[in-house]
Amino acid sequence: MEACRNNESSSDSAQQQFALLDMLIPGFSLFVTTVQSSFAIDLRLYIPILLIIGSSAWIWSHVWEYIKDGFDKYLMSSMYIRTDDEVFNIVMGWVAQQNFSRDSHRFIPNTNINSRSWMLWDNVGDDDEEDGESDSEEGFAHKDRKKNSSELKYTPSYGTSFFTYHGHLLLFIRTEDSNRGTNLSASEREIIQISCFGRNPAVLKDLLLEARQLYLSKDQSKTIIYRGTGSKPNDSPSWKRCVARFSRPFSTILLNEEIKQRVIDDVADYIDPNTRRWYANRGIPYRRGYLFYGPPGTGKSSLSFALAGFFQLPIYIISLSSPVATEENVSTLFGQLPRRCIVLLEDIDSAGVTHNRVAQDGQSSDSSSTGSERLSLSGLLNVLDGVASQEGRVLIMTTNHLEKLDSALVRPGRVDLMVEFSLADEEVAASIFRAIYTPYEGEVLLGTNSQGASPRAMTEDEKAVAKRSQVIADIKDMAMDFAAKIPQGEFSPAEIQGLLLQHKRDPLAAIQGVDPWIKRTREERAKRRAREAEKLKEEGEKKEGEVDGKIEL
Ligand SMILES: Nc1ncnc2c1ncn2[C@@H]1O[C@H](COP(=O)(O)OP(=O)(O)OP(=O)(O)O)[C@@H](O)[C@H]1O
Repeated sequence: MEACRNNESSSDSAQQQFALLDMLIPGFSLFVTTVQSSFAIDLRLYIPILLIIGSSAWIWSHVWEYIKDGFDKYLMSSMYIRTDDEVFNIVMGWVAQQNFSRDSHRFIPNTNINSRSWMLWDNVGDDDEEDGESDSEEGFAHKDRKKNSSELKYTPSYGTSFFTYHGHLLLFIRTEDSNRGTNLSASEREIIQISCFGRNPAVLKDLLLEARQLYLSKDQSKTIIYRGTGSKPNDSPSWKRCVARFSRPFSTILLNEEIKQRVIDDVADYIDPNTRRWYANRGIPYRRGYLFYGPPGTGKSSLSFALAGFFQLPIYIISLSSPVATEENVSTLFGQLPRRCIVLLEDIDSAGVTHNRVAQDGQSSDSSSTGSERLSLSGLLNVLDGVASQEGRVLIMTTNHLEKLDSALVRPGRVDLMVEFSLADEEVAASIFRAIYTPYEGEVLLGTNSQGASPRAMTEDEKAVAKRSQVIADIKDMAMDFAAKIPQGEFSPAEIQGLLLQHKRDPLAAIQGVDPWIKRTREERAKRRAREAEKLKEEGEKKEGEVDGKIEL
């Protein structure tokens, strides 16, 4: 009887234990019964042991966290890498080159280390910035970039990796911060930490310097391009690095040689340190502005990039026709510029800026009424005359409509040198043709009319040289034929380049294609103009309707 009661009470307490464990580990009782019936093992006997092991592990994990925190805080030095800073690209570029990354058995493969670039470019590669480069040098660069962009790089996956640097044992810790918002990409949620033992972070700073050196050396032959961003609500304006492009040689810019040289000399003189002193001694604001004007696709941006590449200056671009160009954004972006750089203000004939000042002052323009709306002329003048513009930067402004610009904007002191870019004449058309089809060393020669006749048997090398010179001579002749078919001053170099790129391996086809292309392009232009006229008419009628409505009221 007694035994029976004992049995009942022990079975009650087992039931309670099961109920509790079932709550903690769903399906536990089912598992225990299955094991008991299948293997005749009563797991209930092991429950206390399991509980002891579980709670010890739980306590240890907390104690370990505590010890680790203390160790981290008092016995280690660490640097934390922000993924939204360029330093992320600098460090990850270095990490990807280290043996511990290459040998890591848990790794993240990337085709591009620049996490910031992924988020910036929206999967747009370097090459999309500028369509169709004419010169072959850039053609090679294009291929190289394509190759590099698909090159695999490995960085250690989430967790801690150990490595040695200059005889020190260091830790590379990569974690994902899940609290950082789900709208961010995985790479943006990452936290990178590099730590060393001891409280002296010198070795970490050495590592950073080496990484920076490596990063800069990679970009030495490139032009670094930044674009102003901040058009979305809650998006604070900032400069985002978007492309590192191979520097474009001046020889590939088709512009009157004298004018081109004048611009180069002027910029060279301006950025000379002695000139800075000269300005300072005389109390003259140290600034210089250039205005490149002319129809679209005539080389204004190309010359700006070539200048940046030649003088090894990064180039910072804001297009005044883009939504980024609000009064507040432009002034903030100017405040963030580095001391040595080229600032390229594109399309300065954009809406707000072409309203003249009198009109703006009198009727309170769009910008003044809404505070941080589109940049107005007075806003632009303030930025250009502001402190941020007197630090010795090269300011280049571009426009397709010189006639729309207010004289205040182009007066000396704001614009010191104006350069006109024109539609292509015969010489330019021929130059573009030669630039596209002239074979470069190492390129496969395309078939032309050349026969390569020779009085004696030539070696392979001699044959190759002879064939190349013949091809070059043929291309020169063909360039003249091509240019003679292009009407002068009607098409931009960009348009002509576009035509040639349609036949990039067949110069004869390009020449044959000129007449239909001219016809097509003219028709397309006529249609575009008609559409624009229609749109203007509609807008005019709409405005008139609004005015009439107001008068009636
Ligand atoms: N003068 C030129 N010399 C060499 N290439 C040119 C020239 N003009 C145009 N191109 C080619 O045409 C393309 C567009 O040129 P670019 O962007 O410099 O023109 P843009 O005048 O700045 O045009 P937009 O006013 O529309 O900004 C580039 O690929 C460039 O290589």
